[in-house]
Amino acid sequence: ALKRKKQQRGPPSPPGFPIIGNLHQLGDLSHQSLWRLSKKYGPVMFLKLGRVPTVVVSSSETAKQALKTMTFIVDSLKQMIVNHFSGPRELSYNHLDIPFSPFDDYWKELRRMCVQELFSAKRIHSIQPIKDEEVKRLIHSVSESASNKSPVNLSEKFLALTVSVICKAAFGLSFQGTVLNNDRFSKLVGEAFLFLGSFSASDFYPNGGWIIDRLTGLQGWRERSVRDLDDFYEQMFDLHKQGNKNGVEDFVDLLLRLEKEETVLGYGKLTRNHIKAILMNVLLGAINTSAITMTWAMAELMRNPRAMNKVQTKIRNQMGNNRSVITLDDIDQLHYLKMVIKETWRLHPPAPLLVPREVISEFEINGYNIQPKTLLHVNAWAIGRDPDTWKDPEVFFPERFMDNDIDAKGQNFELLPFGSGRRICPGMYMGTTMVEFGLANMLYHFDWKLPEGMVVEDIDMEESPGLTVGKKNELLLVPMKY
Ligand code: HEM
Repeated sequence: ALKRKKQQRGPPSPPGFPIIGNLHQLGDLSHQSLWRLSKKYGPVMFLKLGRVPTVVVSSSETAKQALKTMTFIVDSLKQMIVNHFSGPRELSYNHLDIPFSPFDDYWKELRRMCVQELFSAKRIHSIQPIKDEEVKRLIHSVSESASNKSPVNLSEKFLALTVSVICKAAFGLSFQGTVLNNDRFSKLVGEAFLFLGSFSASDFYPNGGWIIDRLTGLQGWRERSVRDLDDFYEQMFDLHKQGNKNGVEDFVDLLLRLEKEETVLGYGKLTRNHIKAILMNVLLGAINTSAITMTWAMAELMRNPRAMNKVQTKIRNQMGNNRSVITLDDIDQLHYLKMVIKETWRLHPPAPLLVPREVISEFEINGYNIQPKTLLHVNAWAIGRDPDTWKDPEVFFPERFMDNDIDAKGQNFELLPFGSGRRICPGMYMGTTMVEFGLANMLYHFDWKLPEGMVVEDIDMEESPGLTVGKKNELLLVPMKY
C-alpha cells in the first residue's frame, strides 16, 4: 500500500495563484527562473502555467529518465502552426487542421526526408565550397576592419555567415543582390525568433488572451513578422519556378516537386502552406543557434585570455602559417577548439529548455507520477550548471572535457545542446561543423582585443529572451590581422 501511495505522488510544486498558476514566477528568461526554483523544489517540479500542467526536469539523471525511457511527443511544428499561423488572429496557414496522432506520422516522414535530403553528412560535404566561399567573404570584410583598426560586430557577422550558408544550401539562394539583403533577412529572422519565444497570453488563455496581446502590441508585431516572412517565401518560390541554374535540386525544389506530385505525407497532401511551415521550422532551427554559439564562444574566450591564447596557439601550430581557409577536413584535429565549443554549450545552450514535450502516457520520474497531457520541459541550461554534475560550474574551463568522453550528441545527459531522443536536433552535424568552421577561421586569422577604453570586466554576459537565447548586447571586438 505504501508503494502504491508513493507511485501516485506528484512532483513538488511551488505555490501558485488561481488561474495564472505559476506563470508570474517565470519572467523573461524562464530557464533562469526555473533553475532558481529547482534549487528549492528539486530536479523534478510541477508547475501550472496558466491552465497548462507542466513538469520541469533540471538534472542529468531526471533528464535521462524523461528523454530516454518514456514515449511522448513534442509537436513543435504543430504548435507553431496552431499558435502562430492559424485562427483569425494571424496571417493564416489555417487550413492545417491537424489531428493529433496522424500529425505525428506526418512529422516523422517529413523529418526522415529532411534528414536524408538536407542534413546528411554527404550533403554537408557537398556544401563545403559554399561554406569556404562565405567564410572567405567574412575574412575579407574583417580584414578591412583590421586595417582601419575599427571594431567588428561579431554577433552580426556570425549571423550573416550562417544565414548565407544555410540559405544557399537549403534554398539555393544567394542574398547578394537578390531577394533580400543579408541585413534585412537577419533582422527578419531575429524578429521571428523573438515573437516565437515571446510570452503570448493567448498561448495560455485560448479564450481571450488575444485581447491582452492586442493591448500589449504583441499582436501587430507578430503579424508584421509573419507577413514579411510570408513575402520572402513567395519570392523564393517564384525564383525557384524560374528554374534552377545549376541543375542541382535544393530543399525548396524538392518540396515543390513533392507538392506538384501531390505526395501524400502521413495524413494528407503536402500543400504550399505546409512547405512554408517546414521552411520556417528549418530556418529558425538552423540559423540563430549556430550564430549564437559562435558569439558566446568569442565572449567567453575574451573573458578568459588563457583559454583564448591556448586555442589560438593550438590552431596556428597545427595548421601552419599560410592557410587561406581552415576547411572541414582540418577540423577533426582541433581537439582543444572542440572542448571550447562544448564548454560554451554547457553554459550557453542556445535552446535552454529544448522543445517542450507533451506526455502521452503516465510515467514516473524519481518515483513521482507524471500524468498524460502534461507539458514537459527539460532545462538544459540548469543541467549545465548543476554542481552535482560539474565541478565549479560557473567557471569557463574547457579542460574539464579532457578526462571524460562527454559529447554533445544526445547520449550524455549532462550536456544537451541538441536535445536527445526522438526529437533530437536533426541538424546536429551541420550545426556543429558550422560553429567549428566559423570559429576556427576567426581565431586563426585574427587576434582580438576589446574596443578602446573597455576592460574584460565590461563584457556582459546578459541573455536576451526568446525561443533561443543569445547574448543580449552585441559583441564588438577589434580584430588584428595575425
Ligand atoms: C549549434 C547549432 C544548433 C543547436 C544548438 C540546435 C539545437 C536544437 C535543439 C535543442 C532542438 C530540440 C531538440 C530536443 O528538444 O530534443 C533542435 C531541433 C531542431 N533543429 Fe536544431 N540546433 C542547431 C542547428 C540546427 C541546424 C543547422 C538545423 C538545420 C539545418 C537545425 C534544425 C532543427 C530542426 C528541424 C529541429 C526540430 C526537430 C524535431 O522537432 O523533430 N538545427 N535543435
